Amino acid sequence: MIRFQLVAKTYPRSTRPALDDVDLVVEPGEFVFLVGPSGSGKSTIVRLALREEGITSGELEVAGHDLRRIPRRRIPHLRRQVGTVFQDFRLLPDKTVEDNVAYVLHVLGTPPVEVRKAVPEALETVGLSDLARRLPHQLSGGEQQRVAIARALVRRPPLLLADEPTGNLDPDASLEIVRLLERINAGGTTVVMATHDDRIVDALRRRVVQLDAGRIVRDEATGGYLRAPETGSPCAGGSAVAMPSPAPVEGHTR
Ligand SMILES: Nc1ncnc2c1ncn2[C@@H]1O[C@H](COP(=O)(O)OP(=O)(O)OP(=O)(O)O)[C@@H](O)[C@H]1O
Repeated sequence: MIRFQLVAKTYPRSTRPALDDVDLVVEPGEFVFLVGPSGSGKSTIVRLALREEGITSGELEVAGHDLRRIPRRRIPHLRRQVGTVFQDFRLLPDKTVEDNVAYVLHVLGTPPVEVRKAVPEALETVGLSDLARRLPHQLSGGEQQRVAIARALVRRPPLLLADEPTGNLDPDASLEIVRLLERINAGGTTVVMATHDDRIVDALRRRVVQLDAGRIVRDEATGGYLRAPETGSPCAGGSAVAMPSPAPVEGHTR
């Protein structure tokens, strides 16, 4: 689904690479946390995968597209296959919940009959059917993020990239969001989530890819947020939160 091969990225007018020799393969159906200190390169991985930025060297393939050679006119096609969720929700403030979710379908010229089916399904998936007529400012932060997730899913992308999706949420709302992402993943969608949220990473015990200064320094199948370098044991600060196994989300299996 995602294949970084010896990828380096140096931003214009920057002296040090934001990513250096990154080798990362994410298989279809995986759930992967990207962790690491601020500035370690997590968002750069997301931006490169969306072809918002080009790589400086190496090879990068996302959802079957070779991003080193992708023609400009194919980039919208790539982005339609990749749902995105960000810390700041990025909702249209003057549109209702359902119109926020429908908007992208309208822009793509989706027939109205399909929009009328897809939007309620996406809202049902995120548990917001009852709030479809509200405006974003009438929702809690967690609810706004669920709208953003519904919007990301409404085109049924095989891959979901979430960059700090819980960064603006309190711990309970954060856990709800990540449980939702787990259920979406259990339905077959590949999920990559960049996060600082040690509590969630420690609770879920999913694959953890840790970056430091643009390099991958750890890639563990079922890791916690951080490990002390000398001992290899988990650092203090991660809490054990019981997390039930997710039930798959209907309709998002492929
Ligand atoms: N547009 C840009 N131009 C120049 N340098 C950039 C640009 N964007 C990011 N960088 C640099 O690239 C490095 C990686 O940044 P990136 O945003 O990927 O880190 P991050 O791990 O996502 O950080 P955070 O957790 O704070 O969001 C940092 O040194 C940052 O200053």
